[in-house]
Amino acid sequence: MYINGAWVNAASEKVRDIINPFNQEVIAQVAEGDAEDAKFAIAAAREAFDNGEWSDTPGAERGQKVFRIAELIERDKEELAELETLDTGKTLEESRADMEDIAGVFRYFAGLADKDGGEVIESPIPDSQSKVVREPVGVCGQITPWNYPLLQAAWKIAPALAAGNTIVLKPSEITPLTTLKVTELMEETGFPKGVVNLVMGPGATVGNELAESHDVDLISFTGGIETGKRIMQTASGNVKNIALELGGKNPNIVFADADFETAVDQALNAVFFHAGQVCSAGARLILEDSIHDRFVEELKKRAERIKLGNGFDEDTQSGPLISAEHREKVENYVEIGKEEGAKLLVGGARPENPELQDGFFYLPTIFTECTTDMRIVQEEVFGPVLTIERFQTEEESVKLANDSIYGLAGAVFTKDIDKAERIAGKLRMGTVWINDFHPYFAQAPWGGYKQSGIGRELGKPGLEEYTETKHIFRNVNPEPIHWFKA
Ligand SMILES: NC(=O)c1ccc[n+]([C@@H]2O[C@H](COP(=O)([O-])OP(=O)(O)OC[C@H]3O[C@@H](n4cnc5c(N)ncnc54)[C@H](O)[C@@H]3O)[C@@H](O)[C@H]2O)c1
Ligand SMILES: C[N+](C)(C)CC=O
Repeated sequence: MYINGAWVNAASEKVRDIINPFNQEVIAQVAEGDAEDAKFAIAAAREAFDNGEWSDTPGAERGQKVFRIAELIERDKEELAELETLDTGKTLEESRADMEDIAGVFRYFAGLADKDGGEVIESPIPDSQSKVVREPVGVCGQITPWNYPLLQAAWKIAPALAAGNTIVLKPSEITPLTTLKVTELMEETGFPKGVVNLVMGPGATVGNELAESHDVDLISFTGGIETGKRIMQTASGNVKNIALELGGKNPNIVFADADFETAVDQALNAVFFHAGQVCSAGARLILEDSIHDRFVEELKKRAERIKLGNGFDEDTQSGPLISAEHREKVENYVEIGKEEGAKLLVGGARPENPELQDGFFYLPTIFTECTTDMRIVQEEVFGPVLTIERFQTEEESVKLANDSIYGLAGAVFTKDIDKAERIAGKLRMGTVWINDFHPYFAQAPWGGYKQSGIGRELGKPGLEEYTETKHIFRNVNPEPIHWFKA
């Protein structure tokens, strides 16, 4: 772990084996911290913030450091991509794309670091001046999940450092390798001691301490809804700032007038990309009745052809699930779907291919005849499982899509752009794609409506999340007001 500018073991000397989900081989052993290690790191981050060395550094200089991290990621991108594939099982092509994105995120926030000089506002009080400035929040606890380990960390690290905060990072305990490597790159970049800290270990100890500590000013969390709720409660002790990026059950509405080939291809990618382990996966396909049968038949054919395998093999289209435990969760949901009366069209089992038996693989699975009252439609499975519902009218499509506790993302496919824009305006989601699925980039804010989260990452709001807003009022002609008699 990296605490106060030094590489250290866990205070308990405990270690954890990191497993390759493709074959269950141990690929690394890392320090396994607990609450005590988190406390050391928080204290270091607190001291580093309070001494002002980093937070008082001019924005332009902070931006240069953040930009340097991007350059080092570019330099080592192949090594990072390989580590990510080893750790998560995702294809190397996906990991390479992630690394390009990640470098872009650091470059984007580096560019924003010196762009906000505050704002002079009109004061209604005579002989006064008012300005509004943004300042760093302070010590930031940053907790990330296993599905996009470094990407989700980058969305937090880059804006936090650009804004002048100090950080304690806690990656998912099962996929820490790329965050570890980037911490080395941040050491190489050279930050004052205590500005960057990395503590590995379980959520229940390390994560809980970050959420609970009164020395942490902001907790930024990406992960599941139940963990998010717990963090909100734990963080209430010192009313710390909270940013939550939680799950989704994202609808994909396809109208009969959509380009058929594009819509089928995108529907497949929407849900089965990265074995469905994507917060914004298009796991709910909402199809116009008149194209339902033809669309479903085509989807089935293509889902059966998805090539599962080792993320390092060029012809692999999808890797394994992350763990045995997670595969069991997915299997359990498939059973629930069957019990609820959804019709299993394809998949619903582990693959029989002998080469895949050591990995946590699960076949791309599609249910038809689904209705919104089913758990398989409402709950986040986070695996390669698609549910299909039908609609007759535009109004019905919107009603079905919005019938969810989640509000992360959704899409609409149609050639009628007026209709698409109308629907985009009505969907209660943080991101709506028209005739596309999945694009996200550093310039556009990302986050959820409803129970998909609080706050936004990326874009200008992604930097603002890491700032406090201060109003400075100056009386330019001070004199007694004599409210109380002298
Ligand atoms: N909205 C987004 O942008 C986004 C992006 C990626 C993933 N996700 C969501 O992440 C989830 C999958 O990730 P996961 O299984 O790693 O989620 P998770 O909630 O199990 O774990 C996420 C992180 O929280 C930590 N944690 C667990 N218990 C904790 C506690 N009590 N206190 C503090 N920290 C704790 C874990 O150790 C891990 O680092 C899915 O629901 C997915 O939708 C959302
Ligand atoms: C936010 N995103 C899409 C990169 C990953 C979600 O799991």
